[in-house]
Amino acid sequence: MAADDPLPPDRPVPETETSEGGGLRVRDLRVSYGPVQALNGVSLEVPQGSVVAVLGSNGAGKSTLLRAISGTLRFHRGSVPSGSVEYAGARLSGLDAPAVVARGITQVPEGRRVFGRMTVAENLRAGTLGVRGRKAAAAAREHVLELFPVLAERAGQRAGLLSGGEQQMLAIGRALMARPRVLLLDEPTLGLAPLMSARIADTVRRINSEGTTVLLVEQNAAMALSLASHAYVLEVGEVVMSGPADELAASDEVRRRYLGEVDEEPGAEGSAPAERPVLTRWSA
Ligand SMILES: Nc1ncnc2c1ncn2[C@@H]1O[C@H](COP(=O)(O)OP(=O)(O)OP(=O)(O)O)[C@@H](O)[C@H]1O
Repeated sequence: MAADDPLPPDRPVPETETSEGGGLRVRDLRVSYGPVQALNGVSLEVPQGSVVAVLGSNGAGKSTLLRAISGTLRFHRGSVPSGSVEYAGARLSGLDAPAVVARGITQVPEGRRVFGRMTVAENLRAGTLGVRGRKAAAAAREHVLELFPVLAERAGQRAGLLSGGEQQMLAIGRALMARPRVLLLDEPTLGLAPLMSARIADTVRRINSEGTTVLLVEQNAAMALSLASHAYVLEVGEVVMSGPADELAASDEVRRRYLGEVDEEPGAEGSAPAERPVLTRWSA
């Protein structure tokens, strides 16, 4: 993180954390909702300072993965029969959501869940619960309003009256009020117009350039792969592919299944045989 970063992490580092352990690590994670097994042995790594994307179609288990990391699984009656989640070498598994936020990991849930009857300012204030010190909260607020000036303009307005894009900005802004080291983003561009999606993508880039690690779940695979350094593809609760984002973006299967590209007719005149990159298992 740059020395002049406006939002340096200032929370005390637990003794169990070391810089060597860096980043988020999920190992062989299984998650069930009663009889439904949603994740079946998922492992992934999100190095500190990176953007990592998780792709996959509906029901693949992407939101479940984020819930298991953020400690919110219990709100959905989910359980973790086995596997672990660690951040900076310290175990997160078993912690509740406020304890995970206190470790520096905050989730922006799918569907822009802002408090619709509360004002924009009140929503942002809700994001500082658990942040110690008025100065820290004021610095976080200043940073969020600089990222999203429209939230300053609409500070007194009810959040429910904002446009979809503005609500997404508010949801991200509220999460940033907790001054996270790791931001978990669940489908931030879902239902947004292309221009607004591009703005959200720019914001993710900026947040990351300021030192925040990002784990991004997206159905917009093209956008996610343009932002991420590495990506994982989930299918029915399992990682079926992983690798550097540019290699995944070039792979036939990802192009066909997630980027909506159609293969050329084999042997069509003038077409060269497509090269199939080898995707290596990635380990940070
Ligand atoms: N609260 C729940 N109770 C029971 N089953 C659930 C619950 N939440 C998710 N599931 C199931 O777990 C599996 C994974 O769902 P999940 O929402 O994690 O997938 P996803 O990849 O995020 O999909 P989407 O993009 O549609 O949200 C699916 O089979 C889903 O039906």
